[in-house]
Amino acid sequence: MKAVTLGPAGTYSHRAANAVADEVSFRESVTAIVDAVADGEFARGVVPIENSIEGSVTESLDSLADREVAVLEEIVTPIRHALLAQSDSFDVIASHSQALAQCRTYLEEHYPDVRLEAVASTAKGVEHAREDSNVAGIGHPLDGGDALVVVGEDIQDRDSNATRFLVVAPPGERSDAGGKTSLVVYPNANYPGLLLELLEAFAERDINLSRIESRPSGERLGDYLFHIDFEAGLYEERTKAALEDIEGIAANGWVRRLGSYDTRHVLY
Ligand SMILES: O=C(O)C(=O)Cc1ccccc1
Repeated sequence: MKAVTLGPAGTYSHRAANAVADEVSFRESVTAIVDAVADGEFARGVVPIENSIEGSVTESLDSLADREVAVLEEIVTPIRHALLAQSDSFDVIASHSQALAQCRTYLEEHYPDVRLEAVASTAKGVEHAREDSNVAGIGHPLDGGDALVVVGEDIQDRDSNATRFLVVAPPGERSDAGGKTSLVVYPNANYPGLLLELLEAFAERDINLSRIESRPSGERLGDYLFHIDFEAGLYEERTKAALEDIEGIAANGWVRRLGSYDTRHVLY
């Protein structure tokens, strides 16, 4: 099975992708990963979607709303960051924006004068550190290999730091089976109680929402679409009934069923 994920090799996404595929290729953005899967280039894609400290990876949410893919599984992994460099002297720390944000307190306390540089992934920052003694990277402790030393370990601001990744596939593989379901709903409407009506469709059937997030639709200021995750499968009668209501509310817009799936916990 061929999967595509955020590269270069050594990212947290790569480690998650190893759990679902024996051959992993890389792209330098989440959008490029979702595009490659939607276009049928790869059977699987693995994208980071949400972190327990920093929240959503908005680029992932937006590409799931823009392109037709199915979600087959979610992978939850703990994230423990290390600061990796050629020595303990450097002027720049390069990493993924989420990693920099997850280590904000540590960085302010220990490196107040060092310049922070957001790059495409943690492994990209570590690659810079390998090439340039003036640069440190933040990433998985094993990503430095023999070339770099671990200058700081477990530098994330909270001990409990976990990231959710989604495993995506071409739309024909969407499943109705699984304990969780993800939808994207674009009501294309704006009236008092709209969101309440959306929520009532689930509450009335005793379906627990695990997440709801609004994103700008891109159509006009103040116009939103909603990413909704809930704890029931599309195969269930109560889900079918809720979806009928949701589709009625979004009659002028659209509802995308990303699919039903289960959660896998991966440690590495
Ligand atoms: O850059 C990476 O390694 C990624 O896979 C994205 C990411 C960044 C920070 C925490 C979890 C995932």
